[in-house]
Amino acid sequence: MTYVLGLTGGIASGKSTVAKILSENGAEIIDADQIARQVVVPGTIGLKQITQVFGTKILTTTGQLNRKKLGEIVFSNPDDLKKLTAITAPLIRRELKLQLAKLQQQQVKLVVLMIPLLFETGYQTWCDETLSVTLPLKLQLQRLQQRDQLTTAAAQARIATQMSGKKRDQLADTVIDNSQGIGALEKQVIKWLQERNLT
Ligand SMILES: CC(C)(COP(=O)(O)OP(=O)(O)OC[C@H]1O[C@@H](n2cnc3c(N)ncnc32)[C@H](O)[C@@H]1O)[C@@H](O)C(=O)NCCC(=O)NCCS
Ligand SMILES: Nc1ncnc2c1ncn2[C@@H]1O[C@H](COP(=O)(O)OP(=O)(O)OP(=O)(O)O)[C@@H](O)[C@H]1O
Repeated sequence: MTYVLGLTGGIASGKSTVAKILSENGAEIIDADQIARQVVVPGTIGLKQITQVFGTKILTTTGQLNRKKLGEIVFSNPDDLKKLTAITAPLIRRELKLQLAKLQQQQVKLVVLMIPLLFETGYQTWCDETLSVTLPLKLQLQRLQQRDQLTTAAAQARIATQMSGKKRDQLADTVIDNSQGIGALEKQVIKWLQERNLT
């Protein structure tokens, strides 16, 4: 039986860092952000629909999706973000389902569904357990700005489009704190694996 872990957390909370530790310990990772990229490559229905809604201004000169530009638009306008999510969410869901079924068929011990909007989109029903990676807002802002070179206002706007950390942590079965160093994070993840006999 495959154990399905839903891994979530706010933007720049440390989901990918936790996923890397889990992967190094044998887990298979399905990354919704990566799938979100696959479903909008040139030639896909996803990119066609996005262009119909947002115009060709969101394309690069080579016809790829200009993610930076689209990000600037949708993260400063909730209606636009809704329109984008309405296009991408069903495409992501279909691909996630296929990838999960394949890994379950291979009887992989631990599959991690890494999904930023896990609770917002109802994926908890697919999971045996949900885990939220959390950290204080101030630190989240700092790490986000540092990683993505965003102004404070732009970083705040991105955080504001998502569910609050408090609400996410309340909904999750397990919460992992990422306010300390990578070593402390790793310790918690290994403990989580050991407690479930998943190492
Ligand atoms: C707006 C886009 C083009 C910006 O691309 P960019 O490369 O700059 O960011 P990336 O995709 O790596 O996402 C970074 C983080 O932004 C946050 N984020 C992404 N999409 C959303 C969304 N619809 N609502 C709230 N937060 C989001 C997540 O925390 C994510 O981890 C991109 O995020 C996108 O296509 N989003 C829609 C797809 C989606 O809904 N993804 C979430 C999967 S559950
Ligand atoms: N414990 C830590 N100490 C210091 N920096 C960290 C720690 N954990 C993560 N980081 C850094 O914080 C940033 C965000 O981490 P990460 O990319 O794992 O977050 P994420 O939740 O996957 O982000 P996103 O939602 O945008 O996909 C990265 O630059 C990462 O290197």
